[in-house]
Amino acid sequence: MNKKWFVIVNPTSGNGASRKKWPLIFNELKQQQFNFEFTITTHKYHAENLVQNAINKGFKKFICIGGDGTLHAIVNGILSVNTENISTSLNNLSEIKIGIIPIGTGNDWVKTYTISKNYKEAIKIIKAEHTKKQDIGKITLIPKNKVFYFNNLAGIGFDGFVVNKVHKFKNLGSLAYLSGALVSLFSYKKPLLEITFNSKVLKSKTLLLFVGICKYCAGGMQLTKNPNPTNGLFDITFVKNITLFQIIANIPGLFNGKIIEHKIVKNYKSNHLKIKVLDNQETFIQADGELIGSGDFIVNLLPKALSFIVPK
Ligand SMILES: Nc1ncnc2c1ncn2[C@@H]1O[C@H](COP(=O)(O)OP(=O)(O)OP(=O)(O)O)[C@@H](O)[C@H]1O
Repeated sequence: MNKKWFVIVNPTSGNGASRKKWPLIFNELKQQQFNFEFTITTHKYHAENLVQNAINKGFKKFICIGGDGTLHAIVNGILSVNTENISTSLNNLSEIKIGIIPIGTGNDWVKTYTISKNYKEAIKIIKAEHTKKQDIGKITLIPKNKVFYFNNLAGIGFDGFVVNKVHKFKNLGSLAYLSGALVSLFSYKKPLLEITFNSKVLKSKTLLLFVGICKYCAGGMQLTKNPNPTNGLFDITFVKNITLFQIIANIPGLFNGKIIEHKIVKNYKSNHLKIKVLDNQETFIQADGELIGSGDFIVNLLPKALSFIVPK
């Protein structure tokens, strides 16, 4: 078994902040006595292959240096591994430990666990190796049967459309998502969706549907009611429509969670959903802030499927 850490650095995350901070982080890891190998990613989703190769070599401990997209790629890399080929010292993928040094734009997943954005503090947390097993979402795109996993939140509709636009606003940091949302409201056309869960069917023009595991998304917004990352249920938010005026009037509510109490927002809990697009509107599905596809899909919850290193 390999006791070393495998460190993955996305040099583009946080608008290039990872690239700048990496030499400092490298020194701090040495200072805090970490035994590690590292790779700097060279392209999108590179982290997935890196993780899989590392697991095949026997690595069981990973450090993610990047934002939510980098963590998403690592999660997808681990859960897509062919368990028949991996070393015998690993009985279950949830034995793998994932630590994160958050250097992204939104850094939304770490907010649920209050992992510090100060890299020295984040490294101390990783050093303590206190883990928490967390639920993971599994999205299967129909009809391609393509699978994606998410550890924070997935959404269809307006927010996928916004994610598509956000890269233009990344230099605005955490306000990037809000800026993207305001600009997108003018051009977004709502698809007619059939959303099935708990033997309930919602058939409606839909502005957005969130399927949440953790609490924050889109640069610190709280758009799910009371998600619990370990209770085996998604926290679902459904919004038929919202006007530009309502968004602007509720901007504080987007960040402090009060928006969820608004009458336009419906909240549900389930561990399985099926989403069908009934018209020809293009749909956008985002998972952890990454655009993953469009069209019909199902979402299943994998209870406590991965172990993350979090503060005690
Ligand atoms: N070398 C690379 N070149 C270009 N893109 C990369 C590279 N390595 C990783 N990526 C991709 O960069 C994207 C952005 O990374 P990430 O989400 O971690 O940072 P961010 O967008 O700044 O932060 P956040 O998601 O927290 O807002 C991800 O889709 C990731 O797969």
